[in-house]
Amino acid sequence: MDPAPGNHLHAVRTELNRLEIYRRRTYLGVLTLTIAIMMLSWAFREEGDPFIAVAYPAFSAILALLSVAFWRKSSPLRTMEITLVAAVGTMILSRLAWHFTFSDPLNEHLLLLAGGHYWAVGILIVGGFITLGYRGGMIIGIATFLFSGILATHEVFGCFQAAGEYCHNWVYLVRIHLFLAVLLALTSAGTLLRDRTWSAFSRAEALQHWAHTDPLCGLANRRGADQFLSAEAALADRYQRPLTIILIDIDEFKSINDDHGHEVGDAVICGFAEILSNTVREVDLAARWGGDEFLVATPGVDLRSARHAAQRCRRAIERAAIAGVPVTVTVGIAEYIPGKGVSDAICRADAMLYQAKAAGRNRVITEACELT
Ligand SMILES: Nc1nc2c(ncn2[C@@H]2O[C@H](COP(=O)(O)OP(=O)(O)OP(=O)(O)O)[C@@H](O)[C@H]2O)c(=O)[nH]1
Repeated sequence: MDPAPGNHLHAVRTELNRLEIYRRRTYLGVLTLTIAIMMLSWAFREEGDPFIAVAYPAFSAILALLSVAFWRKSSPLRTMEITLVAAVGTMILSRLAWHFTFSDPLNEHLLLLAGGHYWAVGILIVGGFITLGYRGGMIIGIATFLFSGILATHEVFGCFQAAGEYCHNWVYLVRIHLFLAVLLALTSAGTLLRDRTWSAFSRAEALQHWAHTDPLCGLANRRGADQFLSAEAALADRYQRPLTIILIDIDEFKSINDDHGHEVGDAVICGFAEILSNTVREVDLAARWGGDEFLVATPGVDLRSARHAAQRCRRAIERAAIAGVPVTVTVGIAEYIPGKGVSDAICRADAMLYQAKAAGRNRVITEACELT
């Protein structure tokens, strides 16, 4: 069953926190693996490759520091992701540039371009989209593609000028850049789809939340309460478990408005709603039923326990002096009778509330007995 509308936002936040923990763990795993691969490459490096000898341990140290930051949550996830992409990008592109600047024979340049380093360039393109979303991914992807293209073009021109026997290798470079272009197009399209789906989903969630929430006090509104009550009534019918309806009305609320002004009246409603939502359990519903009247539904709780809870709430309000105004409430309680419909229980709770008002307010009346 859906969470109570008042708890809806809380449920979304919990889910987002869970996803953030999952993402941080994924980054930790990827970083650990990358450090292990780099240290293996370093241990088995060829002689005379100062780049690997110096840059790999230095870069591994940077990744280790990043891992600690991911672990300790010392920065927001987004900042960490941008730092990670920047660090990996710098490393990959500087290694590529190193080959072109310092490797000796021409064919070696071409073979290196056609070889393993395009894995790294591909990873940088895909990683940019995964971590930075569509816009960031496009910037990283296009910049990487252009950088690689410029290096390759420079190499092909050099090859033609030298008119050497390896000129036919330009075909490799064209093929590889076509592959990178396809990768860029597919990943950007996939990311755009993901981002749009996510934003539509978030908008639907927000709409659902606001449609079922009172804009003033943040509790469920009548629509939210109706949804919760019909689901709970179905469960009560099926499993014969109790469901109690508590109606609460702020006493002489009109006088509060008249004496202190509407703004204070609004603050009283908000303060009361806060106390109410702190008093009820997670599985209960607390809703603004209309004006200065509130409804609490307590699934799995019988009349007696509900009456105790209502008394606790009434006393808490009495002690609180919300917005500097002494406030009291009157409460009527009735139990749902399976098969009779929720509106029947609400009508009976309302009748109890009416009786309690007539008896002098600031009290709780249930169908069975009266307590002050
Ligand atoms: N400030 C403020 N006032 C509201 C809001 N909604 C309803 N009211 C006012 O609440 C008052 C409710 O008055 P009544 O229904 O007479 O209830 P009461 O004064 O509490 O009287 P009893 O219930 O008999 O104790 C009306 O004057 C409404 O205008 C709101 O959102 N903010």
